[in-house]
Amino acid sequence: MNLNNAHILVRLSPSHHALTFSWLDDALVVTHDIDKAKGSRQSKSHHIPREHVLRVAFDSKNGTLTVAYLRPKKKKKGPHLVVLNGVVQEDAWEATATWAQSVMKVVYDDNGIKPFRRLLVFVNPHGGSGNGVSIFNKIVQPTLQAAGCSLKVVHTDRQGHALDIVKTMELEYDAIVTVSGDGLVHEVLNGLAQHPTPVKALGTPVAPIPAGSGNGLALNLLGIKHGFDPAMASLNAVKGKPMRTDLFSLVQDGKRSISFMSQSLGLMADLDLETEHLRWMGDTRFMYGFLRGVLAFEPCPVQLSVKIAEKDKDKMAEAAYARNQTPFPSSKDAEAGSPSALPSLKYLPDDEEGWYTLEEPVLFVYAGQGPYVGRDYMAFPVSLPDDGLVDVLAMPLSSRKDTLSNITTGPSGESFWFPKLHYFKAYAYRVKTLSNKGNLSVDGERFPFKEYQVEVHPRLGTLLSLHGRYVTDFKPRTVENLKA
Ligand SMILES: Nc1ncnc2c1ncn2[C@@H]1O[C@H](COP(=O)(O)OP(=O)(O)OP(=O)(O)O)[C@@H](O)[C@H]1O
Repeated sequence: MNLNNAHILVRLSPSHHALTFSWLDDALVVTHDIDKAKGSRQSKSHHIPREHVLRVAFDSKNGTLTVAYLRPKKKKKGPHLVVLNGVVQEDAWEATATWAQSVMKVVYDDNGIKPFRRLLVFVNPHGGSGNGVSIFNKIVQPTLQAAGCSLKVVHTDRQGHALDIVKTMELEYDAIVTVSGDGLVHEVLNGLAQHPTPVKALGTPVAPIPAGSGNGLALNLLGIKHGFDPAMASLNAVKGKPMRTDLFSLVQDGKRSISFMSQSLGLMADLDLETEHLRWMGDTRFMYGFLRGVLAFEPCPVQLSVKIAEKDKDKMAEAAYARNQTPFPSSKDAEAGSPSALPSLKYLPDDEEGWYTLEEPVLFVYAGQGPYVGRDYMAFPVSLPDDGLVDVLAMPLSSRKDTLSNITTGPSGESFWFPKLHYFKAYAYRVKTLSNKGNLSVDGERFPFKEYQVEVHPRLGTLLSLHGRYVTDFKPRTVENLKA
C-alpha cells in the first residue's frame, strides 16, 4: 500500500469530532475536523514523526482503530502520550486494516525494530527523591502498554533484589528496563555478569528510565535535553536499538565487579557519597557537595597508574567526533570467548611494564565512559561506547579558582581542554590508596576505599539507544579543518 495516498477517517464517538489519519514525509498526520458553533467547521493538523509513533492497530471485530504516539509538548517540555480510539465506517475496514499494517511496517520492521517487546521492568521506590513508582505509574507503564509491549514488573524491595532475579533468570526478554538511577543499572549488569551464561546474558539490552538523582546513563543515551524525560526514555525502551557498550572489570581484594559508567575518588566521590542524606534535593545535592569540597580543598590520597592508549587531547576529540558521525556502526558483539565465563583478566596487579604513574598531588580522579556524569558535568566529552578504552582524568591540586572556573564550563565539556587537567584513554588503570580515609564511588555506589584495578572489556554489554551513539555535540578544536 502506498501510505502517502491513503486517508483514514475515524469518528471518535457520536458526540465527538472526526479525525483523519494520513502519512506524509515520514510522519503521521493527524487532522482534527472540528464542528464549530453555528455550523462552521475547522480542520487542525499535527505531524507526528515516525520515531514517535508507538502503535497503530485495527480491530476488525468492531471496526475500531487505535493510534498511539508521543506528541511533542509546546515550548521546551518533552512529549506526552496520546492514545486515540475511534470507529471506522464499515466500507473502509479493509483499507484501514492494510493501512495500519503498512504503518507498523514503516515504524518498526523497516527500521529493524521488533514491535511488542517483552520487557522486564524493575522499579526502585527509593531511587532519587523517591518518585520512581509515580513516574512508572503515570508515564512509563502507560507508554509501554500503549506500544503493545508485554511487561513483567518487579518493585524492588531491597538493595540486591534486581541482581538476584537477573542472575538466575531465563534469557527470554527483549530488554530490561530500570526505573531508578545508575545504581540499579549497576545492579542489573552485575546480575547479568553472574548469570551461568554471562556473555549471552549481557546481550540482553538495558534501558534506563531516569528516576534517580544523577541519571548519567539516561543523559548519555538521550542527551541533555531529554535525559531526565521519562517519556523519551520509555520511547527508547520501545524503539531503541541494541547498542554494544564496553564494560569494565573492577578488581578489589581479589573480588571482581562490573562497572558500566564511572569510578570516582576524592572530591568527585565525596560530593556524591557524602550528600546521600540530601536526596530530597534531587541532583542539586551534587553542586552543594562540589562547593563544599572546593572550600575544603583536600588532596585525594591516592596514587594513579595508567596503561595509556592515547594522551593527545586533539586526537581523542577528532576520533570521538568521527565516530559520532556514524551512528550504529556495524559493531561486532563481545570478543569471542566462552559464553559461560566472563572474559579473562589481562592485566595483573603486579605487572609494571608500560604503566605510567602520575606523581602530582590531585584533587580528584574520575574514570569511566559516557560524556555526562550528571546534568552539571560532562566529564568525558570524548568518551565512546565501544572504543575498548576507559577515559581517565585527574585534576591536579592547583587552586580553588582553577577548579571553580572549570566547573562553570562543566555541562559543555570545555573543562576537557583545561591544560592542567590530565586526561588519558587507557586499556586499564590502577589506584593505590595512601590513607585509609576517603571515598570511592563506582557507578554512584559506595565501594571500600582500598586499592583496585580496572580493565576494559570491549562491547561486552548492551544498551538500548535511539541514536546509536552517546548524545553530545562536543566538537574538536579542529572541527572546521575536519569539515574542509
Ligand atoms: N527497595 C529498595 N530499598 C533500598 N534500596 C534499594 C531498593 N531497590 C533498589 N535499591 C538500591 O538503591 C540504590 C540507589 O538507587 P539508584 O542509584 O538507582 O538511584 P540514585 O542513587 O538516586 O540515582 P543515581 O545513581 O542516578 O544518582 C541502588 O544501590 C539500588 O540497588
